[in-house]
Amino acid sequence: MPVPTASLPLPPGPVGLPLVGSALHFIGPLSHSPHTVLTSLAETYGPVMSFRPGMAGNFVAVSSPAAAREALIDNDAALAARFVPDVARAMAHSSESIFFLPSSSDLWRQHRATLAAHLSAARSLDATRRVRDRRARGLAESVRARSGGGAPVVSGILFSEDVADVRVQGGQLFRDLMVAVLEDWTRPNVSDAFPFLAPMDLFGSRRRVSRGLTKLYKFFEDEFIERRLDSGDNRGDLLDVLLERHAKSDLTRSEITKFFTDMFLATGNTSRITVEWAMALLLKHPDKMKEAQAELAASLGSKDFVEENDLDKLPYLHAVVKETLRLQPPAPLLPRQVVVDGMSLGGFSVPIGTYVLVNLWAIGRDSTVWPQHEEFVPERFLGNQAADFRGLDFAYKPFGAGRRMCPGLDFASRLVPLLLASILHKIEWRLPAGMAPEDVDLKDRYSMVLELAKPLHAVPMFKP
Ligand code: HEM
Repeated sequence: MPVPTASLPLPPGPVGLPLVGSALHFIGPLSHSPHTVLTSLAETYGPVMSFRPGMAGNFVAVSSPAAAREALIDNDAALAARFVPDVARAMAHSSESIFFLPSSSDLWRQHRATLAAHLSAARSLDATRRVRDRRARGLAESVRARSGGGAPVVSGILFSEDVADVRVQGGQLFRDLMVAVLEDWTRPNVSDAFPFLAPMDLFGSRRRVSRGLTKLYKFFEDEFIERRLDSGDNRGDLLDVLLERHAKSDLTRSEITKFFTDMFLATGNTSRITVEWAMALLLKHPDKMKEAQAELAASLGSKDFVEENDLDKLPYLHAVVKETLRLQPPAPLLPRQVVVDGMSLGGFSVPIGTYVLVNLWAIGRDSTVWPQHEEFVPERFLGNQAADFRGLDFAYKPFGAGRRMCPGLDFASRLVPLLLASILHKIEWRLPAGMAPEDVDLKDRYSMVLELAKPLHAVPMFKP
């Protein structure tokens, strides 16, 4: 018989100071490392731990595979909402955003259905294969064109427009707008720790994000929606699908614009950063780089460019991507909010309104589950069916789980290995003069995704 949650204790956690709660754990140099702070606190307080950063409300961090399964599957419906940062309220963005709408909302369900049909259905994925192949080829050509000279590159060769499922015109303006919005979006904000200060917007973040979003929305309207409508083209991509729904009055223009803003702000960046992390880890481990490139050479022979239908022949490359996502999941903390009374987790009561953070970073490095947990060992994923993205193993969930699981999983699990392969095939990467593999800096920094703290540099040498 289930124990009534009212009789269960609250999860243990650090004793907070008056007013600031446990906010001091997360300030200064640690403000971009909440995943590591929560991982070390969990060592003291256990895999279901509560804390209160400032006056933002009660939070519970979840850091074990068993507790993650209980949160994401058993309590999937109870955890329907997300934490909404103050900047996401700029231009009422969060009220029409797939990321921030509760999973009970109609618009959220419609967006999810569109993405499932477009990004997961085998027929759609096959139809967009040529687009991904073209993109990968374009990337390989641009890296090869930089062979041997100029500034060392890796960070910056990909931008989110390369990895979302649509192309935009006007590259540089678009990039500048995105960078400006992201800068404020990802900066720690006093309005989140002390919501009663939010109306004053003391750091000015919401005002700046409003200005940035206004320009971004206009950009999408003019360069993207209007252009497509004027051209009369039907490419069958996401934009066309959404415009068809707009024509049937199922979707407003504002909802379309916000949808694409989300796609570019967050989703493209997850794929981009995974490729960058894989490169950083391979440059730090030249033996693994050699292995991945040898597999490419053996499988592709003299073929100039990798295509998606080559990927089946590249198990080691897939293992590199999987191991990268274990060590550096782009979304290390899954933020949810309890929307019902009476929820329990790990034998503790978790009251309505509590924010729950599932710490994928901690789970991916759990030494009780993963041998050599801090080491980069792609081999662990060779022939290991259990560690599948959709599998039952909650020690490995880089795309999340439950009804809010990443809808881009199938798309990204094709695109990321393809992009990585395209910059490894026939290209030797050299570290800048004077730099040894052990000097590659793997420090991370959590903003919207888990970024490399410092840009990664290496020089590509094309080997025809
Ligand atoms: C390596 C690439 C990617 C990784 C690791 C990743 C990971 C994730 C994770 C962990 C979540 C949160 C899931 C949860 O809360 O349980 C998420 C959400 C989401 N992802 Fe991805 N993602 C990637 C690429 C993409 C791509 C390419 C797209 C679309 C083109 C996409 C679209 C989304 C959307 C729309 C959500 C929000 C879903 C919702 O709240 O209902 N992602 N992703």
